[in-house]
Amino acid sequence: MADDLLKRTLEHLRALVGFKTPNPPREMRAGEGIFAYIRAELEKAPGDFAVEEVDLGEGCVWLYARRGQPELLFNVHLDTVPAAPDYSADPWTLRIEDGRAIGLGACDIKGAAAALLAAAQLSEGPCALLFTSDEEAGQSRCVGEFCARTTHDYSAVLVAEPTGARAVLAHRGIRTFSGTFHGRAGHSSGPRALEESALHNAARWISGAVEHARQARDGDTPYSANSEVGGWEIIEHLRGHCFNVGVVEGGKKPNIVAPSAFLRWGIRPRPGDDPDAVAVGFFELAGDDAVTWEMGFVGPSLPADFGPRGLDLLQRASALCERVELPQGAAVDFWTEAALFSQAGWPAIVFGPGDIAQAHTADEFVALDDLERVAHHYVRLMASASA
Ligand SMILES: CC(=O)N[C@@H](CCCNC(N)=O)C(=O)O
Ligand SMILES: [Co+2]
Repeated sequence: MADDLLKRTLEHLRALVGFKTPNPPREMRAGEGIFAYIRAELEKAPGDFAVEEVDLGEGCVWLYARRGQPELLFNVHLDTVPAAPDYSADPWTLRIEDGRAIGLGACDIKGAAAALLAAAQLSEGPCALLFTSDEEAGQSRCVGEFCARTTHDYSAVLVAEPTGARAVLAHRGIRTFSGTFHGRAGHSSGPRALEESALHNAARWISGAVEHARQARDGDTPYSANSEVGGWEIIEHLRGHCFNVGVVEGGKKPNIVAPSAFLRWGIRPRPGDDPDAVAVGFFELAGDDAVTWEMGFVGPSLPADFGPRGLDLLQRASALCERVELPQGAAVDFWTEAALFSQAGWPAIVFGPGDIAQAHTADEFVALDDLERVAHHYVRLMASASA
């Protein structure tokens, strides 16, 4: 069965990677493509999976499958980032080389989805699986709506993301913004270009913001309040705001003063940081320059609350990991939808194969060792999940 599990996982991974599910553009629909594959494979699994597909439109689709009365809900997303341009071979054809499975989504997070499918087929115990389609971009409507609608209760939710086969119980939140700097068009021979170019203003803001972020990261920004309560030690190493400008657009020609400049940027507040205050700290660096800020995506941290409620969820998640013998890891900097389950009141654990450093890159891969280790844990959890 050991050999079978990895073999079966890789067969599913080959099929899942072959489905083009980039987000954007998020073109998935219920009943088709990757969802039809998953439904057909679950029909072959022992026991009777009750399967429900919900299509919220705009490529937001979930497939929810349940066998028996499980204690744990597994969640995994099926969308990937768009293929990076510098893949050395077809991104949608799985390659297995040097102990790695390589292909778009292999690490983030179709390797885990494949392992979950294989585990469901090679176990007979109670099992609940939620496959979603809008994690990589959009508003995470699938998980949000699922939490609002479901009548089933679980002791905890296990969200698959690349954690190197460690159970992660805490991570940062996320906020993205766009900013439009306003200037005045004109001939670049005039001296006012230095003050009135929207691009110059945006560049000044970026350089100030990078410096501000560097100071927050390298300076001492320890927790003040709740970390003294105990139980929060796993987040104490997180420093700074993970500021990043991902998009800069604007201007037409070297000799025209740019009338506007557009930026997209983000921050990742730690559990316990005040996200509004962190954001304002960046907004204010624009000084008197004219700029319009707009908020993009907002995700809470994990746990979603830094008070007694969050601590309770964290401790319940940790107790569960101990009971089911999942190795625990440190808090991470990336964001996952576990935060939304936490916000809805469930203890949430992030656990999956692969290293986040491989996610969103060209020739993305998951190590076969990791994949197999995690698949074994999934089988074990499905066998004992009602314990
Ligand atoms: C695991 C991972 O890559 N998570 C993404 C989550 C993106 C959030 N969604 C969004 N619409 O911006 C991250 O950047 O941490
Ligand atoms: Co991702």
